[in-house]
Formats: sequence, structure tokens, C-alpha cells
Amino acid sequence: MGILISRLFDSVWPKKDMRILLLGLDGVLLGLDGAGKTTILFKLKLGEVVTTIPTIGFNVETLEYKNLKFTMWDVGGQERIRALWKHYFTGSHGIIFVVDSNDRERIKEARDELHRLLEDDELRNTALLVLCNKQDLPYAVPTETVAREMGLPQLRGRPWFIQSCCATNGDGLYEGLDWLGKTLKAAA
Ligand SMILES: Nc1nc2c(ncn2[C@@H]2O[C@H](COP(=O)(O)OP(=O)(O)OP(=O)(O)O)[C@@H](O)[C@H]2O)c(=O)[nH]1
Ligand SMILES: [Mg+2]
Repeated sequence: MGILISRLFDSVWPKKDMRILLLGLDGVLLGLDGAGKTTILFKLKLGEVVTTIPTIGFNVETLEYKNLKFTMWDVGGQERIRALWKHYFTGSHGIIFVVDSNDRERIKEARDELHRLLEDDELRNTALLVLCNKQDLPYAVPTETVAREMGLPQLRGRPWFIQSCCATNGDGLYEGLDWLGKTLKAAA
């Protein structure tokens, strides 16, 4: 009965489909870890930590949360494939930019990639959620520092939010999605 009612409800008020880009750096060339995009995608989708390999190409998954349907495009972050990111931009509502807060050396590189991304005309109306990942690690850079070093306070004309998180235990992931969902609903 519950399922019938929910199907009826969905057919009258279908869930809004939100296209989300999940972007951030890899770690392959330097033998370091990626920011955690694929780990986040599958933790949200399956509730589990999957063993990842560097993403060549993309993963796409849908998940429903608080009456919204998110279609998440997780595109590999290796430098040579970052040029392909733009092929995924059209029709996007939001960006989740994942930063490895344990990789202090590359926060500036992450910042440059983010700001290059945000200059693209196709992304001018998107909301930006920055996930400050790997906060479980002892030398992780604090979230306020990451926000400053990523140049977030200088952003104009775009809703943004930074959320500290740990993809492997799930801390912070749903708080981030809550902000994104609310922001996208308000803009719709
Ligand atoms: N300690 C810790 N490790 C994490 C966390 N999130 C991800 N990792 C690890 O970081 C590594 C890289 O994660 P991925 O999800 O593959 O990174 P990615 O951003 O998809 O990388 P590319 O696909 O190469 O762009 C994996 O070994 C993960 O287990 C976290 O919150 N804490
Ligand atoms: Mg990946």
C-alpha cells in the first residue's frame, strides 16, 4: 500500500532530477591518492566503502534523497583527462568539488582547477559544494584553512558551501547533500 501511494505520488509530483558533477584531483602521477570522488559516490549509493582504482572516464549513479533525484557524474581527475570535464557540463545544476585535505601540497592546484571550472559559461548558474575530505587523517588541513586557500570567500554570484567530511566512514556526506538539496530546491 505504501509503495502504491508513493508510486502515485511520484507520478503526480515526479522527483526533480538534479545533474551533479563530482570533480576534484586524482593522485596517480605522484603516487598519491585521489581526492575521494569515487569513494564518495559509492558510499552514498551503496552505504559501503568500495575498493577503487583511478577512474579513467567516468562513473554515473543516481540516488534519491529528500524528494530529490541526484544524477552524479564522477569524472576521473587525472591531469590528462581533466580536459574532458567540460564534455559533462551541459545541463548541470550543481558541482561537488572534492578536496583531499590531507594533501596540503596540492590545495593550490585544486584551487586553480576549481576556479578554471567556474569560469565556464555553462556552469555559471550552478551551486558549489566543496567537500573537504579525509578529515579522519591526523594531519588533515582544517576546513576553514581549506576554504581560504581554495579562495571560496572571493566567489561572487554563486551559492557555495564547504563541508568537512570523511568518505570512508560517511561523516559529513549527508550534511553536504542537505545543503545542496536545499539550495537547488530554492533555485528551482
Ligand atoms: N583516510 C581516508 N581515505 C580516503 C577517504 N576518501 C577516500 N580515501 C582513499 O583515497 C583513495 C582514492 O580515492 P578515490 O575515491 O579512488 O579517488 P578519486 O577522487 O576517485 O580519484 P580519481 O578517480 O583518480 O580521480 C582511496 O584509497 C580511498 O580509499 C577518506 O575520507 N579518508
Ligand atoms: Mg575516481
